[in-house]
Amino acid sequence: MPRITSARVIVTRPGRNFVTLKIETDEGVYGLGDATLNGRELAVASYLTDHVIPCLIGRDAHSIEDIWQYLYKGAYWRRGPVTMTAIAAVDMALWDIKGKLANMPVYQLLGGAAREGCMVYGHANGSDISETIERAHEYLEQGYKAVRLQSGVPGMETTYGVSGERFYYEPAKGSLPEESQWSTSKYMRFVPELFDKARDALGWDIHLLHDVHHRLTPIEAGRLGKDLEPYRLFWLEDTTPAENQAAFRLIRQHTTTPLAVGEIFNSIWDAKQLIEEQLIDYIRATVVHAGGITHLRRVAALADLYQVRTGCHGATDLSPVCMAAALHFGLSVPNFGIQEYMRHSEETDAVFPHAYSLNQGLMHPGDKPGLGVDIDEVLAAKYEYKRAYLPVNRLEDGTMFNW
Ligand SMILES: O=C(O)C(=O)C[C@H](O)[C@H](O)CO
Ligand SMILES: [Mg+2]
Repeated sequence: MPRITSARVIVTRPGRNFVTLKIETDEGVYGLGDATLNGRELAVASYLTDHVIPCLIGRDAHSIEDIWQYLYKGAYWRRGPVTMTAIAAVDMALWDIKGKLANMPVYQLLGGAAREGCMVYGHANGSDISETIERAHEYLEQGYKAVRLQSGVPGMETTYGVSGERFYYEPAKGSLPEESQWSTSKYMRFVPELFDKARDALGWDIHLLHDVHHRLTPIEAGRLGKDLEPYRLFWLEDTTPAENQAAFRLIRQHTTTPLAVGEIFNSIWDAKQLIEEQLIDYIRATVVHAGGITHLRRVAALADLYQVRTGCHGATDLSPVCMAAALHFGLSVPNFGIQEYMRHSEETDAVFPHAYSLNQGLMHPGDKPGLGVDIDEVLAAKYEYKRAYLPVNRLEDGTMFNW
């Protein structure tokens, strides 16, 4: 039995902050887990170092399920993003260890490949419609089968998802939260025009997606979904905050545009009603924030009963370790839908060498034993942590709103 001999948290900032858990065993094999919670990184680092790691030493690294239950039930305080991210990091690292000891990539341990690769979507964003479409063309040329479109909205100074960066969007920047402004009416008038022009320019062979980022009320979401129906979106994401799962009944009654929700979910309980009442089409919970591969498989199994497919979150704040875990999960799960892929910077990729690859819009986790990601600790040590907050959002009259 491989015993856990030590575990430690590595915090590094190769372009952006990442928290990584490294678990070592007496068999000389180690595993890595992503523990990054954007804007609240050190809370998870402390949760792991101060409260979880002491309980891991001496345990059988093969007992993934038992350790998961021990950390979840044993904390007494269940769920929540900090707890579930910490548990996820342990879970990923243990799957990594199990794969290395079995000399198999993790997807083989999860049942084997259920498809050739995981379809991913890239991010096309621009300050206006023509720039957004131009960038979408670049994805098409690279063989992507799906692309998310976000464009600057006339009359609004900043818009969620739009940045100067060509291929990724990095919202966690400020040493204090930056303030942005929001106008529902300007946004609602504009989005159908974006997709109208996009379909004209890009045709119908590419899947188009859009993220509302929690900014509408249910009835506004129903209206937007209806207005976008002619453009046949792959999905419309996070139309309204999802604490109230029943609110999606109202949206569902008004539109056939497919709905995706769940990047901020951290357990099956956040999605239970949405899935069981078939109020959504894609569940976006991901490995790092939703309790690891072990818990996400449970979410996917429930979703499969109701024809809800997976569409895991994959922005740059999810480290390459999480990206690899998501791909092993996605390759093996029966109801895979799509995976978000906002590529990392070169600095990030250098700190986290990885086996996953992209080919013609499909990603594969690679066949290295375990997750197939490593960390260059010498390089990681050169990048010091710097506090970085996500923005906050206000309505034009100053009212605090959802970002
Ligand atoms: O990628 C997405 O769909 C997002 O909404 C990105 C989030 O804003 C980001 O990951 C927050 O940390
Ligand atoms: Mg999103």
